[in-house]
Amino acid sequence: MSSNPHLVVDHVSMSFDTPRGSFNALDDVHLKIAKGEFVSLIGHSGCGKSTVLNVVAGLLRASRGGVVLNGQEVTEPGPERAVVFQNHSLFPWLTTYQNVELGVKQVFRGKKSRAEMRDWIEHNLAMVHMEHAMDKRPDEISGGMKQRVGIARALAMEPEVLLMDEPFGALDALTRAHLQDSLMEIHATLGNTVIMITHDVDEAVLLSDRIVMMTNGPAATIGEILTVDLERPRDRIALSDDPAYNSYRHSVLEFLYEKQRKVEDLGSHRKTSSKTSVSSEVA
Ligand SMILES: Nc1ncnc2c1ncn2[C@@H]1O[C@H](COP(=O)(O)OP(=O)(O)OP(=O)(O)O)[C@@H](O)[C@H]1O
Repeated sequence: MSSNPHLVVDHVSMSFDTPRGSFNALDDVHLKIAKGEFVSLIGHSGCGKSTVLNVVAGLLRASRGGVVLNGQEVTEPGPERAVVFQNHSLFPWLTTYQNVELGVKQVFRGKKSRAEMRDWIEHNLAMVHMEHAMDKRPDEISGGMKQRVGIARALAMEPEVLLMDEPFGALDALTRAHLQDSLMEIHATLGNTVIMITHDVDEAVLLSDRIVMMTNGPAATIGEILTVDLERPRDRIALSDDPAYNSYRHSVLEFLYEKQRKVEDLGSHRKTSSKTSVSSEVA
């Protein structure tokens, strides 16, 4: 990993116009990310994580500050910054293969031959273990499989930066664990820079080089940044007994539930307790 930041979230503030006046969502979010780094954004619901990600994706323009990638200001979406959302976003009338092909054509039209494109699409589907379902349509495959295809489509565009907004949030725990492992393998192989929003403390510690913890909004900003210095490849079973892993986990939980405790958490605790007790998810 290079020590030069290739991606800078440069003093980003964001206000939204609402019927009740201007709403100040983000205040001076500043973050430098090195090439190949895996960064998670974590914070309570509504603090502004998606807004940060959308500014990096070029889907939103910051009210103040901006995002600089390799020295160039981000002003619009681009294929070098692929986004994976929580709910896949596959086209239902296209097969798995054709959904990935869409992204590949966008980036490699005129640069790869037909045969090369076919090989590349198959290679990326194989990377997420979906080569067996190339001719299936989204309604013929499970939620986890759809999410795999969404990830394959993003990876097939060879993005320098992979932006993931709660990519595994809608999946059951077992499927989520499989996809986390695949993502760690892919990241080790390709070395893309990843920014991932998660509500899952274990997921953040397992996957990240750094965990960026955001304060509650309005005017949310970065509260603390935790560097996760655990050797890779990481094994979830071995780590569950590792004191360093548990200490990182504890630091994030402490930030979220003591330092950034939300008053309304007290009222909503009963609603969310089954979720939090299973996997330490943030409400
Ligand atoms: N287009 C918009 N207009 C007005 N307010 C907005 C808009 N987009 C986001 N907000 C507000 O900005 C704040 C941050 O929203 P954002 O979606 O970034 O939070 P989040 O941390 O990603 O939330 P969650 O974890 O629930 O997905 C929220 O209070 C939200 O209501």
